[in-house]
Amino acid sequence: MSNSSTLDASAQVPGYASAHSSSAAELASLKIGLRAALRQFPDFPSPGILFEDILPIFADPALHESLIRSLELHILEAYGGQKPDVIVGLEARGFLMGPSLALRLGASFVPVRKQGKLPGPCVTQSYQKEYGEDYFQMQEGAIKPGQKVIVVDDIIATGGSAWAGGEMIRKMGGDLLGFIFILELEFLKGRDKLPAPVYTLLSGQA
Ligand SMILES: O=P(O)(O)OC[C@H]1O[C@H](OP(=O)(O)OP(=O)(O)O)[C@H](O)[C@@H]1O
Ligand SMILES: Nc1ncnc2[nH]cnc12
Repeated sequence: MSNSSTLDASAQVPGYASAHSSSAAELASLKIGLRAALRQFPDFPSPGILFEDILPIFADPALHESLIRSLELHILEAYGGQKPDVIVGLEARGFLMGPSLALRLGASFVPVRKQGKLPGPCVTQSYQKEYGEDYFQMQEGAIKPGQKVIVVDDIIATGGSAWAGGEMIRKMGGDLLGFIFILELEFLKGRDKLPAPVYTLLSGQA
């Protein structure tokens, strides 16, 4: 498998424990700045929805760097040292961090798009989300059987979008290592729908 490698060689060497705790401290400090940047908009895009806006993170290069570094630190520590072959980003906000995270990790980036946007034969999956029904697509063959895949997006609400992405990856024979989000709307219990470990960087609406 291209790009697959193990990272736990560091576990064999003296000093690993202190390296581990220093990355935990780095992660904790990065999260404080990221959390403070988020904005909320009541009743968008429809009444009753409290919309979480992550765009201020990308407006500030230091916060943008903090975000990508935080996600990289998580991936290097999690998944038993397995590195992903592919980062899959969900349209549209998963495209904001997916490609730069993939580049950091030496992984491929593959998009999941809304129906009708991708050329050529596609895999299609319908899904329900917090405010409606939609269809996602991936190009056939975008994931090779056995490739290790991580799905990224900004927010998990009902979990419908991430579930649909996971389904298409499963149909193509991918090995789902996990799902990563900036924020979780915990009260919607979206993570219960997902078939692989879920990591959210920041705590969200409980
Ligand atoms: O867990 P769920 O209930 O599926 O909701 C989460 C999804 O909803 C939002 O995207 P949206 O579909 O609004 O599209 P956009 O990113 O293109 O604006 C968000 O960026 C996630 O992709
Ligand atoms: N409350 C919310 N804020 C931002 N994006 C969302 N996607 C689904 N629910 C959302």
